[in-house]
Amino acid sequence: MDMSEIINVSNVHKEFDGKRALDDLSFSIQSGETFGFLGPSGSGKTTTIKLLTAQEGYQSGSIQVFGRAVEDLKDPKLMRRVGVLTDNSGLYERLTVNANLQLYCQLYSVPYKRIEEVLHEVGLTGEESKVVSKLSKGMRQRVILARTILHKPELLFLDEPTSALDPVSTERIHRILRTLNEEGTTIFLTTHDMYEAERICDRVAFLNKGHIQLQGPPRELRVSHSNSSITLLLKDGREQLVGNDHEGAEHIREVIANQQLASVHSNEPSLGDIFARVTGKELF
Ligand SMILES: Nc1ncnc2c1ncn2[C@@H]1O[C@H](COP(=O)(O)OP(=O)(O)OP(=O)(O)O)[C@@H](O)[C@H]1O
Repeated sequence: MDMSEIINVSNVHKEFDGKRALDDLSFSIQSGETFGFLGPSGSGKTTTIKLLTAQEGYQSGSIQVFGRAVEDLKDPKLMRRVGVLTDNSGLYERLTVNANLQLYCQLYSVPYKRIEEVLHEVGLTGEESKVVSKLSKGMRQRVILARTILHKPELLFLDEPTSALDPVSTERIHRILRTLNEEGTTIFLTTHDMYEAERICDRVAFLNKGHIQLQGPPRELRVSHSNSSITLLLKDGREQLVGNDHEGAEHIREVIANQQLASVHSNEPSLGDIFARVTGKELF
């Protein structure tokens, strides 16, 4: 196994009461990567996180995290290297931000002075004495994120970290995640937001009915699924579609020579288009 490989999943099958949830799942994640798991509701994203954090077993295949069998994460010493944010990462509503974080400091034996630092990281400096029930949804999610990274985990699992957040809060979370990633944190996240995947993931996998149908860096996927057409916008407002070939080049040359060209766009599909094409499904 490659030294820099943090997660390795090989041919994993998972069933619930005889019903298949994950089918021949294989992928690996390198240290320092942000890896996005994309799929519609029920495709197996949450189940995958549960398997990768040893909260659920599986029928066959193998999973290694930090080069060890995933079951070893039951050892708190190893689990300390991991941070998990899921749907049911609740907060104590009637306690302050500070009190909520103090409880986790106690749980993880982290000194209270880390709270100020982590609040700064998530852009909540000065909000520590607010009661959680008075916070906006976006702020609350940032408190949950603060709690998730309180013990400085090197590997983060985030289950739909921005679902149901407004665009400004989503952007804030993205910025925080990018900074964490630049500082060396490896991130595994699930999402059904293609835009999110394109913005923050180094690589993505498309999950459909428990099976990975395609994986790779977003940019490469878009280029390899491009239909190679180019759109020209002319100064008179007309749009023209030309091929990415000799004939197209001749046409573009002519348009430029005649000083008619306003702009050029290559027509790469979005990740959403590619997902729909390979799975025959929309993400929602
Ligand atoms: N504890 C369980 N018992 C039985 N079936 C389960 C259990 N957990 C998940 N499943 C089933 O496994 C499949 C995958 O569910 P999972 O929650 O992983 O999907 P998901 O991609 O995370 O969906 P969502 O985006 O809605 O959270 C679904 O068919 C679900 O009904």
